[in-house]
Amino acid sequence: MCKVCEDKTLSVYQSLVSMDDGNPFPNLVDRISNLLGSRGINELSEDDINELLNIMNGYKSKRCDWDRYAYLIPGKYTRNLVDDGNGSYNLLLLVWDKNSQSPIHDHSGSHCIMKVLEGTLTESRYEWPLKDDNKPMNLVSSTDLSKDKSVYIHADKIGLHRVSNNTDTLSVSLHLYTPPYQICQTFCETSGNMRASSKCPFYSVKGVPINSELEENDDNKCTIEKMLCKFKSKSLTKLLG
Ligand SMILES: N[C@@H](CS(=O)O)C(=O)O
Ligand SMILES: [Fe+2]
Repeated sequence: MCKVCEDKTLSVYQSLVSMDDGNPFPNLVDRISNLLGSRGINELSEDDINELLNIMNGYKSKRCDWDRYAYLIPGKYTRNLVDDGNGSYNLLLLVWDKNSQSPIHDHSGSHCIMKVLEGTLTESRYEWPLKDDNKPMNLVSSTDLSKDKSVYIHADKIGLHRVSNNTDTLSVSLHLYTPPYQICQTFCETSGNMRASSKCPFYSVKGVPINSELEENDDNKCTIEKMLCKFKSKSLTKLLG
């Protein structure tokens, strides 16, 4: 195919993709991929971080855009992989049951941008504890993040943190980690002692459950309120006939 035809085909394809149900979520994923996919995973300038924040802030969350990734396990939070950026980042959708929280943790040196997609989450930051100090950890800040708010976190430079859903309904957030990490350190709030190096598991990958806790229970798919969503998605296949 000649270059002109190739460009035309690409632009028709892109307009079909963008027409596909008007779902801007794939567009958000593509923009992140375009920005991070081609660079060394440790190189993130201040401009890159601002650009990523702009991308995240530019997306206005609608449940029907992303609910196929959203799995809930009662009493805890789940980590659902949306995109692995070919190894340069992880984009994760986290579903927080009411009154659930993460342990105080680091991010193994990775950058993190987090956006609330639904509900309200509280992000609390703590000072790094002194070794063998055995004192309660110092809380530096605690911020309530409502729907569509984004925040940049470098847990290791800024301090340690935890995220809590202190509400009586579930909350959902989108987390971008670059470089991706599989293990983090967790800390005991009352003694400041490092508890453990914890594995950070995925519960589903690209909408498919991979964790036995999910497989055992079909009711976990948090699409129960899907019917409330006005915009039913049309797949590209349907659109193309
Ligand atoms: N960093 C946590 C979520 S949050 O509490 O920031 C995780 O990836 O599981
Ligand atoms: Fe975190």
